[in-house]
Amino acid sequence: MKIKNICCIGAGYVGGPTMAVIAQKNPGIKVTVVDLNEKRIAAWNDSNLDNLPIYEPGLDKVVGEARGRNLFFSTEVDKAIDEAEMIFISVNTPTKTYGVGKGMAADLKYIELCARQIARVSTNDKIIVEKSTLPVRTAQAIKNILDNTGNDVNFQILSNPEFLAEGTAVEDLMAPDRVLIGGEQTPEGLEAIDALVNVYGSWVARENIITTNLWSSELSKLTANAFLAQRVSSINSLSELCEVTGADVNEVANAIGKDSRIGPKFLKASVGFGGSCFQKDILNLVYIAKSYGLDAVADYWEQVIIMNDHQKHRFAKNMVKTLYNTVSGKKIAFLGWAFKKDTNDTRESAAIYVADILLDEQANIVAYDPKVTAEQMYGDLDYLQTRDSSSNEKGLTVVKNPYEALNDAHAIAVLTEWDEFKGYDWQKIYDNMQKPAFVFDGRSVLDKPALEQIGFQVYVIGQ
Ligand SMILES: NC(=O)c1ccc[n+]([C@@H]2O[C@H](COP(=O)([O-])OP(=O)(O)OC[C@H]3O[C@@H](n4cnc5c(N)ncnc54)[C@H](O)[C@@H]3O)[C@@H](O)[C@H]2O)c1
Ligand SMILES: O=c1ccn([C@@H]2O[C@H](COP(=O)(O)OP(=O)(O)O[C@H]3O[C@H](CO)[C@@H](O)[C@H](O)[C@H]3O)[C@@H](O)[C@H]2O)c(=O)[nH]1
Repeated sequence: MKIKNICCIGAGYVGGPTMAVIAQKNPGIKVTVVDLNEKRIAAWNDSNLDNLPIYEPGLDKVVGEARGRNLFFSTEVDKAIDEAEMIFISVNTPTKTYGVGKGMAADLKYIELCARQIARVSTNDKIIVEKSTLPVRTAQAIKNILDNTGNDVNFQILSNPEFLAEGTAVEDLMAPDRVLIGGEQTPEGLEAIDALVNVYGSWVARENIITTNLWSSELSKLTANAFLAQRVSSINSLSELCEVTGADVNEVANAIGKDSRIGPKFLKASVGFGGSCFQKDILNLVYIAKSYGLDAVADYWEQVIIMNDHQKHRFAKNMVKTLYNTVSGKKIAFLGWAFKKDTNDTRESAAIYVADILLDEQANIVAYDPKVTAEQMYGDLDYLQTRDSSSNEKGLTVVKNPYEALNDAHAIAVLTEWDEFKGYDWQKIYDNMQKPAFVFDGRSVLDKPALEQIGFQVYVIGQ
């Protein structure tokens, strides 16, 4: 089956870039990305490509090429659903904040709303593709909703989890390690799988497209994130041991990473992993294991989150301890707020939690991030509900020039590994800081010996 018309519900970090690449690589397929959020859709349609709602290197070029040709962004959800033969669901699936499973389970209300809307609007057979990250067996729930509408439309459900990482989304989409497609192992299911294989086949080699049953595909996504996050927590746990023993975590990571069975990637010790996925997906995995009574499995994976929380706290507490046990009234410069470089996304960023602890200690934080807005930073702190908005505004100042943050500061905390930090005039920064001038490098990006040579007192995670 050759697909001619695709709709994607959800124009976020996944829906936007993924559909832009699918459209660019398949000029013969009309791709419409829809969202309820009018502001987001307007930004996707902005004639100035610098104003796209998501910052990803290379995304402006892809959108610029396909938009208006065969890629469209719209708020007309019903129309796009009706016209499409294949519908990707790419809406958010955050951790539940209420009721049963609060703080652990994935909140599937947006998924269910999409399924009900598709069921209501559809007049011809469709392939529904789960692009969002979902608990294993969600396809069954979607199928139940779709099959009970009484309008004789046939739906095939596929699971096609997305593995892109933010900051490298376009690169990851252009050359994925693999594309995973799960579907029912029936003739109709296999035909639907084949239709989606053809969409990716325009640019992904067939041997890199893995096809499985639905449940393996759904569970593989949670498993991949759990394994990746586990590596970060593993190296972070050892960073603490390095600090007390004189070992250097970067040297340890390099030494073990040379073992081809371990490999070098995802062994960078840090102030803690952030992002919208790792914590949410592991909590979801823990919840699923618990719901099947598999407590040992649940406890095993929960430890990855416990270690990550420990790392963020330990970093902030170490700052306070080093600054003579008080940061009250002291200016602390934050370099970086995003959860990693090359993205404007701040979801679950370690910077938010470090700031929260330091604000409790009455620090005056002045933050600079090349891509994150002040509005976003205040929103992140308010979301924690630790204190009221006016207290957050009093404790945190956001600046557009890094030197404004650094001048007169007692200490600097590096919380995102933006490349530009390396090229700053560190002698000038030192000259304009309070003495002793402390640097807490939570990303191991700065040149420690050079900074020490200037006169800084430098703390680096795991050294
Ligand atoms: N962000 C990532 O790097 C990443 C990578 C892989 C997988 N995922 C998964 O992909 C999914 C989406 O993540 P995201 O980061 O793109 O989320 P997001 O919040 O950036 O985007 C989701 C969009 O869906 C829209 N939406 C919600 N309900 C809707 C409805 N009923 N109709 C129309 N639009 C609706 C929202 O307005 C929002 O714009 C999640 O399940 C996530 O776990 C994310
Ligand atoms: O060695 C490392 C690698 C990563 N991190 C941190 O881990 C977090 C997550 O980084 P990364 O995985 O690169 O970004 P995400 O965009 O969250 O991507 C992850 O989550 C996505 C959403 O599910 C998946 O699609 C991707 O495959 C998976 O890498 C960030 O805070 C990083 O700074 C480290 O601290 N050390």
